[in-house]
Amino acid sequence: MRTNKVFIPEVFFTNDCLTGEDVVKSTRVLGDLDGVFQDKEAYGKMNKEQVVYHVSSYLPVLESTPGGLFMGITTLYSGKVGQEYFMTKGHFHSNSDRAEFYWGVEGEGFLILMDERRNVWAERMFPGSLHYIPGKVAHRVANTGYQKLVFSACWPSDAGHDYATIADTGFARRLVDVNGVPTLV
Ligand SMILES: O=P(O)(O)OC[C@H]1O[C@H](O)[C@H](O)[C@@H](O)[C@@H]1O
Ligand SMILES: [Fe+2]
Repeated sequence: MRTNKVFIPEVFFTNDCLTGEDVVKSTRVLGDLDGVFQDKEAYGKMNKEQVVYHVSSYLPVLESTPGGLFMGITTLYSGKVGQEYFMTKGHFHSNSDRAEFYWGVEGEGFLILMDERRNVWAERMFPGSLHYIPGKVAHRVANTGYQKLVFSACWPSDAGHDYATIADTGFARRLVDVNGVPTLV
């Protein structure tokens, strides 16, 4: 008998049964997100140790296994750098045609998407919201609420993460607070 994996966030993060080699936990602090936010002055004044998000990934097969799936759960804290909401780094997939599901678990925010022609759009995330991210579409999540935003994801184990394209050219639009309203600019 094997112990079940349970993806309720609190269980996923704390249960000792989930510390096996196939569960990888990572944390991104503000210092890991240098160059991500537009307001360099506001970013410069903030504590670089501040946690922006945690990711727990369940990797039941080896990376690059054709046909395999990975699953992750991300907790993205509430905050802003200047007027821009805390967000994930964002990425394309290295195997660019690989798709992914995201779904909202807790809190509120937006999934920001950008295709290869740099068209940007956003989908509102909330508990139970489901998002199909087609291949060749970059994706990042912003927390626009006052509580933590928790979302989960399922992606092919041979998708890989391409962060370099976003690091070089960014997203064509940003989600910022304009008079209290999340707005793509
Ligand atoms: O990788 P980031 O762009 O920082 O996003 C954070 C994470 O969000 C989700 O959990 C994805 O499934 C992960 O693959 C990703 O690593
Ligand atoms: Fe992805």
